[in-house]
Amino acid sequence: MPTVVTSDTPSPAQSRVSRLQIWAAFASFLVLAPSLVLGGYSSGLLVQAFIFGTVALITDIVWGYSGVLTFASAAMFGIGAYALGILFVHLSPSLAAVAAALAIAVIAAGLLSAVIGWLAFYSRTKVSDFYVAVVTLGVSVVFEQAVLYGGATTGGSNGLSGFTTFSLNNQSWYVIGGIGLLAFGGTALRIVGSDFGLILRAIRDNEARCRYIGIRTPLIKTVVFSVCNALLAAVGVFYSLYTTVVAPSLVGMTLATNVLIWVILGGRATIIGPALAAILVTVATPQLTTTIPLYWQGLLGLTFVLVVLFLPRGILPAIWDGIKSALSVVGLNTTIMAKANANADTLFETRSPALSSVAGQTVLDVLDVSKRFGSFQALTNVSLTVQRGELLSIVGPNGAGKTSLVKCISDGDERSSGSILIGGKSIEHNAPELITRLGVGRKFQAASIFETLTVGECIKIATWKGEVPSIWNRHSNVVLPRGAAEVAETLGLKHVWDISAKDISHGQRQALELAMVLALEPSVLILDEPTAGLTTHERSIVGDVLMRLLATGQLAIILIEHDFEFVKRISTRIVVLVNGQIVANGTVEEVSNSEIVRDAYLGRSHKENMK
Ligand SMILES: Nc1ncnc2c1ncn2[C@@H]1O[C@H](COP(=O)(O)OP(=O)(O)OP(=O)(O)O)[C@@H](O)[C@H]1O
Repeated sequence: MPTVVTSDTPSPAQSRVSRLQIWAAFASFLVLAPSLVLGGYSSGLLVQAFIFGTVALITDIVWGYSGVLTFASAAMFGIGAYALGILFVHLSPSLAAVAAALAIAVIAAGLLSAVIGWLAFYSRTKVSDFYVAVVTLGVSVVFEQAVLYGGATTGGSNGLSGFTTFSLNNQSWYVIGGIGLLAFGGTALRIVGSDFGLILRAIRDNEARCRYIGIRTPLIKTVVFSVCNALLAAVGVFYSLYTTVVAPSLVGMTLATNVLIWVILGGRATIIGPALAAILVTVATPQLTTTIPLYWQGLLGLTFVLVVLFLPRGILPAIWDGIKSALSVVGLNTTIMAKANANADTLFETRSPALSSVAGQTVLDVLDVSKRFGSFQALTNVSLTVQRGELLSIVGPNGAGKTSLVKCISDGDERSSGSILIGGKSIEHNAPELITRLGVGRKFQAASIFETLTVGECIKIATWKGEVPSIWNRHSNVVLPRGAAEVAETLGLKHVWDISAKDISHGQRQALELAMVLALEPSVLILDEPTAGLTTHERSIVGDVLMRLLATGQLAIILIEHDFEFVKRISTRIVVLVNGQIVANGTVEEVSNSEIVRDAYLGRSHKENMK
């Protein structure tokens, strides 16, 4: 029977909706009301500012939230701007031409981005992080050159200008631009605040951990990159429609770097910050160009350097932090404290395991696996079989190949030869996220968690087991399988549920990663030194939890551990690896008394002491 925890207070999702409505009304007023009083010039300048604000906030989703550093925003924007310009100049200005420009721009930018994303994010080499930055830089340069030397089609260095557009006054364009900014901003805030937004932040924080909880990060990054770039192209169409000017200088490296500067100045991963920074810089530029023509670019550069050095999270987060500190000084920040305390008791539901007990069933076959690093042989023809209900400890001296072996089990690209079956299915050369979905859960030697997420969010993401959650709503309830719930309760995670994972203790970090891996309900649980750095008391709790998990017969545990006493206490079988080969495989008693193990694992000095 699940233990359902309820609360009479409105759910965070409900209070978030009403807060959002208030903010939406306030933002709409702030953006749209000035159209009643502003003159033509100011309205016109603000339309451009709104457009660049939209460009900045879309780029913030790609870079700030998903962690993909892109220099291609300007080029994608330019694809839209030029598509409209070319159709209007060479065909005719009409609604049909706008629709055609939108379709061409969105499809071209989306497809180009999908190809870049596919090449970069699906690459199994370790260069992919740099790859996107370099490739998008290249795309930006190539696009600028292409329109520069595009002849009559693109208008060369002069670009295309002065073409006929719809006859609206600046106030009307202002309202359209303002509504566009609000729509993009509101949608972006809703998405990054949703459960899917959590996934984006998790990918930015620690992509490897995401993959090891089953999240298909290459797919998600490719889709986000492509959709955002397609939207940038659509914004470019609107820009061209309004200004009736497109030129190489607009869509080149200057805009590409300016966008990144706006994002950094305003604050990465805030949406509002980059948009505000873009609006303020765009509005201030004509004035500063007139009053201090020689210095204003330098002033902007200096501001940028100072922000990077002293406010690395950006100006808006710094202001927000300042307000929060001021409120807590005068004792007004009590809602936040109350929320943290309230949540300590109303966190998650616990449910029984999804599977019925099948102890004794083989869940892992390692067949003749070898691993080479160049000419160095780290593993040689390792074979072993593990059943549900078993706790197999892999022990051996440093460099014996223990971590290499568990890497081979959890990542299909790691082994040089041999095969591995999980529940009878070959892992082939699959990526970790697919192997996780076969039932492998891996805890790393150094706790691998999501630093900027709270403890509760880290665990919640793991419970989704790689499925893509809602991109619109955030659900506050977390349903944990019994093992993960037990770790959360016995190792004190409940008390730090709303605390950022970067601020918890070493022991809590280890416990958090363990709870995350258990939330996956793995059939093969790999633990690489799970008790490293834990106190004796914490070790004992972890040992008890593991033994209770084992007793359910649901899973097999593979443990790498240097603490031999801990190993002896909880193992059902021990495998000893030396120089990448299995030298012993038996019960705790058999292995502990084996001469070869004392020699190889405990060392000759130990043997001599025993005499
Ligand atoms: N990327 C790599 N390139 C080259 N050699 C490597 C690499 N990774 C591991 N090795 C080598 O492979 C051997 C096995 O390493 P592995 O990390 O699997 O050992 P281990 O038994 O887990 O050691 P420890 O107990 O110290 O963690 C070691 O000699 C190590 O130096």
